[in-house]
Amino acid sequence: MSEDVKYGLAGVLADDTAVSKVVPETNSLTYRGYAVQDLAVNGSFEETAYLIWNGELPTTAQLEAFREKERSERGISNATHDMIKRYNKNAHPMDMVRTSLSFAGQEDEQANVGSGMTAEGFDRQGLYDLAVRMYARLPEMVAAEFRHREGKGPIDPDPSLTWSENFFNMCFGEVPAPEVVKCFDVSMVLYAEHSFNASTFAARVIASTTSDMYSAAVGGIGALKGPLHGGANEAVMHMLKEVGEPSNAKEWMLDALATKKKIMGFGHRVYRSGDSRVPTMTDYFKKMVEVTDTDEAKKYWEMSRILDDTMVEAKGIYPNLDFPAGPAYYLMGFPIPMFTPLFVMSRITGWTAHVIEQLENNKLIRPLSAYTGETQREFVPIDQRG
Ligand SMILES: CC(=O)SCCNC(=O)CCNC(=O)[C@H](O)C(C)(C)COP(=O)(O)OP(=O)(O)OC[C@H]1O[C@@H](n2cnc3c(N)ncnc32)[C@H](O)[C@@H]1OP(=O)(O)O
Ligand SMILES: O=C([O-])CC(=O)C(=O)O
Repeated sequence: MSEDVKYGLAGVLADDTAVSKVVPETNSLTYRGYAVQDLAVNGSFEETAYLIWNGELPTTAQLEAFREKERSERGISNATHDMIKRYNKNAHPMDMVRTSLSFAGQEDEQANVGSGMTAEGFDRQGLYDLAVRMYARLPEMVAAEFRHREGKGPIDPDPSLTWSENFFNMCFGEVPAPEVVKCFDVSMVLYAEHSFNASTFAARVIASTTSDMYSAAVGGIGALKGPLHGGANEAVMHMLKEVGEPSNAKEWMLDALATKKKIMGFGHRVYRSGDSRVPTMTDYFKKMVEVTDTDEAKKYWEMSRILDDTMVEAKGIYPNLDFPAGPAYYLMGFPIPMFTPLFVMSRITGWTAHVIEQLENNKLIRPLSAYTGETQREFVPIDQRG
């Protein structure tokens, strides 16, 4: 270990950003200056996506035009559908969506626009168009992959439906109650952006070589998959299933802590006394429990309260957004391995906004490392090595 190294880049200021601000001291998170809780409860994911890319909330006319643009970009190619039909049904859905987005990138003749790989160089409008295209098409990829795993054919996007409604319809062939759609939409707002988290930083590193936006987003998907990051929303649900009953919850947590287990859905690199998004998502998880109104749903709610209280009391470590989001998605009817792809559908907004920001004022990201290997030595010909 070297004293000069900031392991995991913890505490390192790597660049400027105007997209979002995380203030751990006050547990606050703003997107372009607006509190994320206000956007989630009083706004919509469509307005939030517009805000993240354009820097301002839309007027009614601007939102209408933005919705039109998104709806006109819906529709993945027949070649993508054919490829999805050939996916291994046992593959993780994150591997599927990573492959589908990468495939879409090689089909898209505009894929290299704006990054610096074309003669025009930085092109904000071109990059924005690509970002909206990915936001419009990722839900269809995720839904078609889900239906493929279920042995069912895809459902076409419906231009009369909002982004969130359309996603439910493409998955299940119907739009659920407005309370369920709202809960999902809230989760999309909360997941959209979070400064220099690992997947966004990965996307920015890729963009900094002036590679294309699809490559940056595919890299983001790879980074998000891990359970230390986005994959935790799935791990939380597996944990709740393992705990099984509220009466087991306290003992399960204390045993897990005694054996130094990492508890999924708890802890955060930046927040030390709670994640700004958790109270809002917990309220909506509770609403899902009320809407579902089953013993199973109530059981997950009770267990999650006990696990949260026990962890905070025993370790002073608080839940992160994945803790309430995982069970909320479960109650919406999504299978567990689909939870992180849902995160992708939202975070595409943040990743692409950061790619645009990176490229607008680009400096290749290339840090240094402290070498800890062998000192320089003589090459020994192979017949003399013993
Ligand atoms: C949307 C998101 O991506 S949010 C993050 C989702 N990820 C998770 O929920 C996975 C579980 N959590 C974790 O693994 C970590 O808290 C991370 C990766 C999120 C943050 O990690 P870091 O900032 O590197 O913190 P680090 O792992 O050093 O933790 C500091 C201390 O708290 C403990 N700790 C932190 N999180 C947890 C946890 N979830 N369970 C048990 N102990 C924990 C560590 O063991 C460490 O203790 P020590 O000082 O006695 O060794
Ligand atoms: O900021 C982080 O490190 C992880 C996180 O919460 C996110 O990406 O939403």
